[in-house]
Amino acid sequence: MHSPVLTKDQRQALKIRAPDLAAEIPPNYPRGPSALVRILPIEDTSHPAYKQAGLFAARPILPGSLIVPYYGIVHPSDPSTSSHDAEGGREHEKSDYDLWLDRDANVAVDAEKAGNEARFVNDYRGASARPNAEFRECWDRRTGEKGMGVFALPAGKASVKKGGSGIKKGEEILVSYGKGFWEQRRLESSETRQ
Ligand SMILES: C[S@@+](CC[C@H](N)C(=O)[O-])C[C@H]1O[C@@H](n2cnc3c(N)ncnc32)[C@H](O)[C@@H]1O
Repeated sequence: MHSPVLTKDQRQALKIRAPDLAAEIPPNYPRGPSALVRILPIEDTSHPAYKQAGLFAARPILPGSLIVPYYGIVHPSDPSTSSHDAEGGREHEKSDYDLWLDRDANVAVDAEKAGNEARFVNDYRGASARPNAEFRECWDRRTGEKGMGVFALPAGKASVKKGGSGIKKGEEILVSYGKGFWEQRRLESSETRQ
């Protein structure tokens, strides 16, 4: 879903496919809940997201394959200018569900208020030794636009070390949010303590 304040240039930028953008959401990708995953409560008391929810594989998932597209509100993300929402606020700035879609064009996708199962993917830190999946930019063949997806880590020597050997049924799907996410988190919590 596009934010109404996305500019014409930003809409145009989303329609340009970089030659190296190989990952795709296929044109026949089914609508509705995915049969590949389940959203489940985290009941393991040692899990850092205990009492929250997480995303789990409902079937074995092949290395490198699309698990679920990442849906959300596609919005401008330049805090100095156009990130204001229709009411004049900055609703996406503090979201824990916001991912870059096109940094050059200042476009991000935020699943905090509108999204699908992908918004329940947790970070691997404290939950597992390594991630088994990743957020990956892709080309959405249904819309002819850039998109974001959760993909199983690809197979391959380096990738197997990182967890890229496919995902077993029942396993939690875990990505890396990146160090930046947690640094920002620490910064915000130290600011609120002061
Ligand atoms: C995109 S949401 C993931 C879904 C979330 N667990 C839920 O039930 O809505 C991101 C939030 O999940 C929590 N989370 C995810 N991975 C975590 C981890 N490894 N350690 C601590 N909290 C985590 C944090 O609260 C974070 O802000």
